[in-house]
Amino acid sequence: MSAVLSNALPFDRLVDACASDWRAYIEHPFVRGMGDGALPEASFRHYLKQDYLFLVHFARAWGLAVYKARSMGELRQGLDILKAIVDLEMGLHISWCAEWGVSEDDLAMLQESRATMAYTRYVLDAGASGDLLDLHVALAPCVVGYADVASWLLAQPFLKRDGNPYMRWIDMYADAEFQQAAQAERDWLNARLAGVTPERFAQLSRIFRDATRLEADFWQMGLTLAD
Ligand SMILES: Cc1ncc(CN)c(N)n1
Repeated sequence: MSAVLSNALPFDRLVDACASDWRAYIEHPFVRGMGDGALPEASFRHYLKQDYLFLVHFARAWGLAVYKARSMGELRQGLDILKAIVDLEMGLHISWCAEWGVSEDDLAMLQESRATMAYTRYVLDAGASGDLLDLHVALAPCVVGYADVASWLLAQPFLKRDGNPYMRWIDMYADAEFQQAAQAERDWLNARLAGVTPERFAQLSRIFRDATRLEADFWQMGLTLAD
């Protein structure tokens, strides 16, 4: 490992260990299509619908974090995030779907795509068979990744602001509240990963890489309308 890598913060080392997969996720053609506004609306609608199912399992994963908690602080952290997903994020998502012509009845009858199933069940299994750190590492591409996607898009010369139907999506994840939540997760991971052995770090790197690749598959599912 290079001196630069070994001096980096642990979360950055997780990213560096799967740099090409992380880039493929953050800079995916689906993401670029949101940035320049050229993403077909059918792809975004398909993504939005599957993301509703994703959020259901994402909430379950934070429920699992509550179960895996070993202290009051961890218990409260899991509970607060679970409540924010159920009370705020899912409600917002439902009203957003309505604006895109997808009703709550449509959402209730949705068939889960294979990409949604693979990603969400992977995260839940990583948490169920491991400890709280395994679960957080499996969730990190989701929590931190969308903040990075939004920041990356805002820095791109091809970003189209006016008349871009996806600008609201980008602004939502670029928003200070979401960026702060992502930073809090980075900080938590940096603190927890600081003390792990190289063997444990390698094990966690594999989980992080798998979850990153499954996030990229989720974009691809939206792009290709895969079921
Ligand atoms: C697939 C996916 N990954 C991440 C996020 C951000 N919570 C999301 N809504 N959907």
